[in-house]
Amino acid sequence: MTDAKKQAALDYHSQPIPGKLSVEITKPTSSAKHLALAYSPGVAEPVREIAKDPENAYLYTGKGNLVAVISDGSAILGLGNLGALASKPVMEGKGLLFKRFAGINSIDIEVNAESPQAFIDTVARIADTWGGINLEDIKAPECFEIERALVEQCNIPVFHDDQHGTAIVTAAGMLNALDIAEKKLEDARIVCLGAGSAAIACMKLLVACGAKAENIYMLDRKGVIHSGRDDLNQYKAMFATETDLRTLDEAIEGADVFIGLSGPNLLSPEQLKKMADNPVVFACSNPDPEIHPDVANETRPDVIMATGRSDYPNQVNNVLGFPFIFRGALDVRATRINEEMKVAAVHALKDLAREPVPQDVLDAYEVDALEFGRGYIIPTPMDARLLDRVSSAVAQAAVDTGVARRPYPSHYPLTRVEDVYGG
Ligand SMILES: O=C([O-])CC(=O)C(=O)O
Ligand SMILES: [Mg+2]
Repeated sequence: MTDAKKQAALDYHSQPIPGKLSVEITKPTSSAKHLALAYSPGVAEPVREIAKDPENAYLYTGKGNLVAVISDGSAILGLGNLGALASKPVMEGKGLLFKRFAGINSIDIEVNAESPQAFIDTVARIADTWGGINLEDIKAPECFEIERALVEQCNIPVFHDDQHGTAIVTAAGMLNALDIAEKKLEDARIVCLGAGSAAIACMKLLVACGAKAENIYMLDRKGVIHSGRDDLNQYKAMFATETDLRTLDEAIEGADVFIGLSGPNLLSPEQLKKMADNPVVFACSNPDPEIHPDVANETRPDVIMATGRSDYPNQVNNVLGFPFIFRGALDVRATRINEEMKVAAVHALKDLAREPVPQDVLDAYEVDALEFGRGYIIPTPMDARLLDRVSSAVAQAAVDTGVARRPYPSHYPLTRVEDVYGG
C-alpha cells in the first residue's frame, strides 16, 4: 500500500471516534418508569422467566441476534501470530460486516490463552450468552481441536470462519471459474500453497464437491506434502500424495488451479507461466496476495484471477459467507452449522453469480457492467441479494437436516437488513 493509503486506513479507524463499532439501546429510556422496567425492579421478571426456561433468553434478551467474534490473535489474516490485542481491528471489522450485511449484532473478544485448552475453557464458559460463536484467525493445527471441542460442548453454532467461510466461498468461486475455463473439478490438477486452517478446509470441501484428492498438491513451508514425509500432523497427512514432486516450481508445471492461502508474493510470474491454459489463480492471502493481480494479468492474459481484496475483481473472501450463514442459522435456531448447510451456501453463491447484476451493485463498484465470466466469477459483497439467497439456503438446509429448533422463518425472504427481526 502507498503511504497515503496506509494513512487513510489509520484515519478510518481513529476518526471521528476510535474503532468501528458501538452499542445502541433498543428501548425507550426517557423516564423513571422506563428505568423501572429496564432495570430494578422490572428486570427481575425476565430473570425469573429465563431461570425457569433458558429458551426465554431468546425472547427477553439480545441473545438470538448476537454473535461473539473470538480470536487469540495467533494467525491474524496472513500477517501471522501478532497476539490477541492486535487482532482487535479485524474482529471489530467482522462485527461491522455482520451488522452491515446481515443485521447481526456482534461483540469481539480477544483471548490471551496460554494453551488451546485454556482458550476452549474460556469460550465454553461464556458460550450461553450468544446466539452463535464465530472463531477467527486462530492458527492451525490448534484451531481444529478448539473448534471440535467447542462444537461438542456448545448448543449453539460454533464456526471457524477461516476454515469454513473461506472454503465455502472458494468452492463457489472455483466451480464457476472452472466452468468458465471449460474444465471439470474432477479432472483439475490443483496446487494449494499453504497448509493452515483455510487451506485444509478448502481442500476438504473441494474434495466433497468432486475434486480428486490424488490431483491435489498441498505445500507447506517445507514444500510438497508427500507420503514420504514423517513431519506431518494428522491434518496435513490427509493430503499427503504419492509423488516425486518436491517444490512449488515442480508442482505448478501444468497445474489447472493455484490456490494460495499462505503469504505475500510466493507465486512468481515464471511459475504462473508454467500453468496449463486458462489457469485459475486464487491468491487469497490477506492483505497481500501470493501474486498481485496486475502482475498475474500481465503475465497470463488467459488467467482467471481472484484475491481476497475488496479493491480488485473476483473477491474470494469469507465476507461472502459468514454474515449470511449465521443469519440463516440464527433464524432457525440451529444447534450447529453442518456440512449440508455449508454446501447449500456454496450453491447459493455459485448460482447468484450467474444472474444479471442489479444497478446498485454496479454503482457501488463504479462499473458499467458485471457479467458472469473471467472478471466476475462470484457475487460482490455489496450485493444485497446475498442476504436472501445465502441465508434462506442455509436455513432450509438446517431445517431439512434436523438441526433447526425453529421452523423455516415466516418472514423470509429477507430483502433488507432492517427486516431481520420480522414484521
Ligand atoms: O479478514 C479477511 O479479509 C479474511 C480473513 O478472514 C482472513 O484473511 O483471515
Ligand atoms: Mg480470518
